Amino acid sequence: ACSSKYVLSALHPMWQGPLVAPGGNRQSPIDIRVRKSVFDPHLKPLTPDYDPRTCSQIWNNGYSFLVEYDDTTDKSTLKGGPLEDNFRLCQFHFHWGESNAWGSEHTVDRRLFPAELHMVHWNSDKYSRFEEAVMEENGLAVIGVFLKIGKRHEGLQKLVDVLPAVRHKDSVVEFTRFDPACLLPSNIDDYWTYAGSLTTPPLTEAVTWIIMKQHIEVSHDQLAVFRSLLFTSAEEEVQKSMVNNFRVQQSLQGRTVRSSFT
Ligand SMILES: COc1cccc(CN2CCc3cc(OS(N)(=O)=O)c(OC)cc3C2)c1
Ligand SMILES: [Zn+2]
Repeated sequence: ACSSKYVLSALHPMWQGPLVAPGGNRQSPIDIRVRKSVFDPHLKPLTPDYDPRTCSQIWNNGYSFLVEYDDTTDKSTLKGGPLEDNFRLCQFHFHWGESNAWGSEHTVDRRLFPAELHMVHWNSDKYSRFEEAVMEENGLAVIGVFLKIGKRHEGLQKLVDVLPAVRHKDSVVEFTRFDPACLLPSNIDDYWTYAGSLTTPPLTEAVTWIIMKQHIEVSHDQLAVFRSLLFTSAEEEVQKSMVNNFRVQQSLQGRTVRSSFT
């Protein structure tokens, strides 16, 4: 798995923490200006190949809840798209708002979504573990999917049902046989891609971002359960609702956002 609770808890609360990484010129998230994105005909279709049996646990790391995958073998992988190498899925998580009016980290022509899914992968052709890849340029690939409020997402419900068990920071529960592919939109051929960073500590500029054009739908009630989570651990006197766990947007600084579609 690719978690390291000691690294992150030392930096809490990050939302008041580093707004821009020192010397960062490829920080995330950003606003995707559709008309400024450049169609790249060489971008290939994305080929995720996930094995639900590698799903291991879900935990509240004090910023979001992470669904972690066993990344000790090449069982759940991502290839193609803008990627030259093979990448291994290590975890997925979400960012959301306190209201349905905002919550996503990326925006499309300033349009905000109530939430955003991130599927985090690391380059297993070049590195032997996540901790190594996280410090390297293009060591990581993160798929971003926007969430909209609409019909209930049947695949997501298994995850929603277990969230009360990880209500407090640092709580962990076993979570198995979850196929992350069920959270991808039906069309994964249309995406934007750009060179960026993690949006939570260590904020390293290691990420090839792949943002899906098509969103997925979840119900209002499903998203409400996300908001029942807490930033704080069970011992803390003042409990803080886990909402608005998104980073402020960063400047593009001359970067080009490519699109796989016209
Ligand atoms: C050297 O720093 C680390 C080494 C190993 C694991 C970690 C934990 N970290 C990895 C990256 C990451 C990235 C996360 O968000 S994001 N938007 O993909 O940057 C995140 O959101 C809750 C959590 C984590 C967990 C940090
Ligand atoms: Zn994220």
